Amino acid sequence: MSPAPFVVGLTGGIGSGKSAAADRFAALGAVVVDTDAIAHELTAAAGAAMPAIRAAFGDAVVAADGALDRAAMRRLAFADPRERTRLEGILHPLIRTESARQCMAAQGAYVVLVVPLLVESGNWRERCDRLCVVDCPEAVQIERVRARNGLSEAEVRAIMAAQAGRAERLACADDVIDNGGTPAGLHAQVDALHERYLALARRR
Ligand SMILES: CC(C)(COP(=O)(O)OP(=O)(O)OC[C@H]1O[C@@H](n2cnc3c(N)ncnc32)[C@H](O)[C@@H]1O)[C@@H](O)C(=O)NCCC(=O)NCCS
Ligand SMILES: Nc1ncnc2c1ncn2[C@@H]1O[C@H](COP(=O)(O)OP(=O)(O)OP(=O)(O)O)[C@@H](O)[C@H]1O
Repeated sequence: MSPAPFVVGLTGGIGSGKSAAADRFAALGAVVVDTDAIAHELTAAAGAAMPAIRAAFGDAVVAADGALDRAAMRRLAFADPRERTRLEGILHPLIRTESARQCMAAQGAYVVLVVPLLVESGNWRERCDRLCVVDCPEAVQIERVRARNGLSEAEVRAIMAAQAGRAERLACADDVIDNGGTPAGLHAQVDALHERYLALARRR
């Protein structure tokens, strides 16, 4: 069996730029394991989590094709912490298992494991050799999510309220990517971190 890969945990608040940073790491050759993408697969039509979600929440959160109605679930989950906990109770164990499998199967110098709730929940930190936080001002997060998804400021704030604050997240970071600027600025920081992670993975 090949040895466990060097794992960089990548986290950040909603809309901070995790996917944009992960895309750049992937373009440079890192293997990206994305827990948001895994959650989407689990809740697609015929996704492995859908029977349990239907049983727990009923047909109101299931679209005509059998996939999760994401807007309906988002309204429930971020209005009531009990509903969010119920959803996480179904999805998180499946996400943990599948992301561990993908990390172990990774062929590459190192893995970037993208986890929105890395600081908030579970034992994610134990899985990571290093923790990288993507950071930008809250007003920028809100504006970017509004532009991307059409959510209102109140809706974005409700999601942010379910996440760690900037200071708490930054206090855990080994590395910080400042994504308050341009995409080019983000890419330059990722390029520099890629060199550092290659060196750390080699030294291990
Ligand atoms: C509530 C859902 C259906 C809303 O779907 P939607 O398409 O609007 O969002 P998407 O899944 O693309 O997530 C976008 C962002 O929302 C935030 N977010 C998602 N889930 C959570 C959560 N449980 N708590 C806090 N923030 C969350 C993260 O910043 C994430 O990057 C969806 O987010 C979901 O299934 N969440 C539960 C799974 C989970 O906890 N995922 C995080 C990976 S560990
Ligand atoms: N430096 C930047 N300048 C301008 N727009 C950006 C920048 N970085 C990311 N964006 C845009 O902001 C939005 C949020 O970025 P991204 O999707 O990468 O964040 P995320 O942290 O993965 O979000 P989520 O938590 O919702 O999954 C996207 O539309 C993205 O294209």
